[in-house]
Amino acid sequence: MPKPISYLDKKLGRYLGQFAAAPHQRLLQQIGMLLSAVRSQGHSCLPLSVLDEVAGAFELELIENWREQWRLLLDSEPNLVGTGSGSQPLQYRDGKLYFQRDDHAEDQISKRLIQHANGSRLYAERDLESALDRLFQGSDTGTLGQRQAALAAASNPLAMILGGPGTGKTTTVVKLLAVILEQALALKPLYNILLLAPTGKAAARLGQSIKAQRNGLDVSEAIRAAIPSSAKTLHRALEWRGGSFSRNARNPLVADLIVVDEASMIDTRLMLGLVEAVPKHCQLLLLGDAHQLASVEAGSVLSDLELAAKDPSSLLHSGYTKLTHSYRFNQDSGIGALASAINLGNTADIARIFDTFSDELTWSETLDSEALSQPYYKYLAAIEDGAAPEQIYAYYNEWRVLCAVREGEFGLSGLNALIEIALAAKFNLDIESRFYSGLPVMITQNDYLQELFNGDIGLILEVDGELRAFFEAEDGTMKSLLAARLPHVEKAFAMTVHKSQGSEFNECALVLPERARRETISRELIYTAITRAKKAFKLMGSEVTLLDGVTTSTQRFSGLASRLIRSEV
Ligand SMILES: Nc1ncnc2c1ncn2[C@@H]1O[C@H](COP(=O)(O)OP(=O)(O)OP(=O)(O)O)[C@@H](O)[C@H]1O
Repeated sequence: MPKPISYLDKKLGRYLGQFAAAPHQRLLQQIGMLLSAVRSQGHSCLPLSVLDEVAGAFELELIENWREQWRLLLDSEPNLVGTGSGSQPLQYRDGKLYFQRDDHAEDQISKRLIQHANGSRLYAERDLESALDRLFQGSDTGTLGQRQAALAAASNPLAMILGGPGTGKTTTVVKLLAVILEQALALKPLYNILLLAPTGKAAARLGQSIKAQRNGLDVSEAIRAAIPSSAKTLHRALEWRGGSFSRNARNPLVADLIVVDEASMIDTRLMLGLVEAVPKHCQLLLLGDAHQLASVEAGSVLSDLELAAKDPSSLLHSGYTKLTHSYRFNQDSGIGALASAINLGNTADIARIFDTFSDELTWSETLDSEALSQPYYKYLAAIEDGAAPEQIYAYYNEWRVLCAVREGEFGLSGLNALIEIALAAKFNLDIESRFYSGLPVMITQNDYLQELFNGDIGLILEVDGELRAFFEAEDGTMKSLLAARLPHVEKAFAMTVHKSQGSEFNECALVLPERARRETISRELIYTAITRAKKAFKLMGSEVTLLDGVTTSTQRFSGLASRLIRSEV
């Protein structure tokens, strides 16, 4: 379905066009509009090899002979269009057109990562072997892969351990931290490890998993105590001050090793902030699953990095490992089988997988408010019984309804209203009020003073006659504030798949819209939704929408992977 060019994109195109000489104005306007339009869809640049298709998708008729005109424009407008790394508003390199900021960001990210990857190897393999043998016992393929990943990550200044849910990324990292600490603390008394994630929820999960897993390690008490178990959000660690980060190349982070989880959620700007603030001597380890949805903002950083790292000639190659054996979803798991069929775009097997694993997977073509709301009964009953906030929070996290779009009956607001009404028929919920006991809310705007970040989830509970919002802090404890002091929030019985990244639930449902624009439902979105569920998954949506989504794989235009492969130190 064609998408109209927005008012803002048109305005930007016209603005750029006016600076060109008369014969080039129209083309610059058109190309500027299209660049702005693809940028707002998450692309970092516009390859001119696909300009005809992109113009068609936006129903824009390009001027005749645009290729020839473009060549003339490049020759005669050097103040408007640079050839990469310049200060002109547009940069054209390798056949791709960028806004200056995006070109600069890709340039800096690739240069800094390559410089980092080329840093000195910190530990020799032979020094690591005995610790790895002790910590990675077992000769199954999964464990051997994890041992290999730990070895690669310990010996490279820039490393990536990627893999789907339950492949043991966290398990590997806990052991890796122990191995590195054993080496590092033998050389110097203090070694700083920073654990980071893009969202508060993902940071809390990382901290909790590390805390749980470090107890079982065969290491000394001193090493166990030195393994950190609290993680921060990237924004908090980089000290975001409404417009820029206080941590940067002049004021870098204080760390010897930085581990970043859920790296698929990192957009280009955030990655630039991170790489600028990583000190030269510090090891950087990225964890994530590149098959998940790309970041909300522009860029596809993790999949670009993975694409580059897979190339044996790339400097990123030696630090990269992909874990493929899932300990959570084995061959007999419906969620595992469905997720891998979706990943491969294998539409023929989907219906059979739902039939085979009918205890774990259900699919209804119609919206069922009872099925969406009933799993919240336990959570609301716990509130009525006066249970502790931690317990209530745990029940709330057992179930979630996910949606692909924000608007309409099948979108965020429609589903939240549907579930709310169904729950109010069973429980005493004051759903006419802005806040009421039992309402889950999601923060939609960062509030630095109150340390609340976009995507954080709070539960409104009544305490001594006051409505308070309870949040899980990054260290796993609960913190609360008066509901009236909350910044912008939205209801969170249902949430978008984008916002669910970094979270997991025992069970979840994905509601697909009746008819969707192709770019809103993608293979990555469906895969991300399914892999949020640990035990059972419900799909609500038509076969047409599902199959259309599974066959649409989102590829974002970017030049980062090729810059990383070709980059010279
Ligand atoms: N080598 C192994 N042998 C046995 N069990 C393992 C192994 N590695 C991981 N597991 C178990 O598999 C489960 C998932 O591991 P882990 O949490 O490390 O995976 P993950 O990749 O970090 O998952 P997610 O991305 O969902 O957080 C855990 O219960 C863990 O104990």
